[in-house]
Amino acid sequence: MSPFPDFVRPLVVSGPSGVGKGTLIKRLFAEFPEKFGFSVSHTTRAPRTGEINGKEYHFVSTPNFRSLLQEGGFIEHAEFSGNLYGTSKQAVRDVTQTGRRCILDIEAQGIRQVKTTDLNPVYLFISPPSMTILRERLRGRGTDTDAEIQKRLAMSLKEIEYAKEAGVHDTVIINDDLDKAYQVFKKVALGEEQVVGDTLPALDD
Ligand SMILES: Nc1ncnc2c1ncn2[C@@H]1O[C@H](COP(=O)(O)OP(=O)(O)OP(=O)(O)O)[C@@H](O)[C@H]1O
Repeated sequence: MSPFPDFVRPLVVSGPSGVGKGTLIKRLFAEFPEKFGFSVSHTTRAPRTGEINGKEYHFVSTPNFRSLLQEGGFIEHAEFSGNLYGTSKQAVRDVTQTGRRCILDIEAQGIRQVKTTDLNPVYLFISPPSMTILRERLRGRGTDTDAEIQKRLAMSLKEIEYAKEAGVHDTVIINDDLDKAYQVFKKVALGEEQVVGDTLPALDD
C-alpha cells in the first residue's frame, strides 16, 4: 500500500488530443504494471479487428448503453461521430478492487460530468508547450487527416480555456521534454505529496 493518501483516489488525466496523455500513461503502466489500472470504457461502436471485448472497450448495443445510463451507471459519457462512449462506475470499481490506482483519460466535457459525481479524483491536466508544437505532434503521429487535425485543434482551444478556470485541475504538467514531464507525472500518479505543477502557458500562438 502506498504511504500517500492521494494514491487511493482515481487519477483523471485530461488534455488536448495529441498532447501525449497516452504516451505518458503507457510508460507509467510499463514501469508499474502492478500499481495502476486503466478503466475500460463502454462503447456502442463496432470492435475493430483485434479488439477484445472487456480489454480495449466493453462493446455494447445502444439499448444496453442507454439502460445503463438510465440506471445512473456512468460517471461520464459522450457521443462521438455517431457512437456513444462512457466510463462506468463499475469499470472504476473493477480497478480499485484489485488494489490498483485507477487512471482515467477523460476529455473536457467529461470532466464537467465527473465533477458532478462522488468519484473524488485528483484532476491532472497535460498541457502542450504551445499550439504550434501540438499541431506538429498531431501531424507527426500520422493517424489523422488535415481536416481531423483542424477539428482536434479547435477542440483543444476550448479544452484549454476550460482548464484555465480556477479549481478545475489540481495539477498541470507541460509536456515539453517527455522525460522531464514523465518524472513529474510519475510523482503525481504515485500520489506523492507536494508536487508543484506547472503554470498553464498562454498558448495563444
Ligand atoms: N514530450 C513529447 N515530445 C515530443 N513528442 C511527443 C511528446 N509526448 C508525446 N509525443 C508524441 O506526440 C504524439 C501524440 O501523443 P499521444 O498519442 O500520446 O497523445 P494523446 O494525448 O494520447 O492523444 P489522444 O487524446 O488523441 O489519444 C505521439 O506521436 C507521441 O509520440
